[in-house]
Amino acid sequence: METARSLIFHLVDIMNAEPDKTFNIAVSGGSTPALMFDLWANEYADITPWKRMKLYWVDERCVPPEDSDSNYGMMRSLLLGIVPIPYENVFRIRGEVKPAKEAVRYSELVSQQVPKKNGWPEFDIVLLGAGDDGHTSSIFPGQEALLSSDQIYVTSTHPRNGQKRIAMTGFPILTARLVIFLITGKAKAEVVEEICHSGDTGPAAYIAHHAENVELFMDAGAAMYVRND
Ligand SMILES: O=C1O[C@H](COP(=O)(O)O)[C@@H](O)[C@H](O)[C@H]1O
Repeated sequence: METARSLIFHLVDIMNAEPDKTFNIAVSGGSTPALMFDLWANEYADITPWKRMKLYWVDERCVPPEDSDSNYGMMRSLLLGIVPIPYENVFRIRGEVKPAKEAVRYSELVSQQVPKKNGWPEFDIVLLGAGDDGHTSSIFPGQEALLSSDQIYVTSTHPRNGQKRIAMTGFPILTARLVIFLITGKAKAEVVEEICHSGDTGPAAYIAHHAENVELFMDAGAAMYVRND
């Protein structure tokens, strides 16, 4: 809870530091940010400049928004349906349509909406999670080739359950002004250990090591193997 709270304050501070700017922010899904979205809607809606936020997704599971697996659906029910963010500032990935077509459509949309740096969209903030297998976005260990794709979004497949995904690739993540990982719980301690102390052992570690500007928000459980050396 305190990790989520700190991250909300941090995001609000970042936006307050540039009061005339609208921020292009790409968010992740999964279970970790759910607590943060809930807290944001219930305790910090009043201090947040919603009208200066444009929201995009890092990745989506290829299911309709009503499905409990939908990253957009989760954020809509916990946050977006409650706070006064303009409808036209929310750019969801359509998990219910053909994945390959949607990856192309969403890449074009992002390409038009987000200013470019070195030919890639430069998000102001990319908020990432990490799976206990070391995946980030929806790029799983063994799918590292997707990190160097020349597309902004690609389709991927969950290696255990075969679920189709749409995933932001490596270059747009690495190009972001700020990449923030939110990682909580002991189950993620080994992934955090790899991020902090190993080589590029998986997609999350690769991004953490190569992004221009990276921050890690972790709780004590996730940070249990982090050393000060
Ligand atoms: O499947 C996904 O997994 C990661 C991590 O999710 P979590 O449930 O372990 O917090 C997430 O970052 C990604 O957006 C999501 O689609």
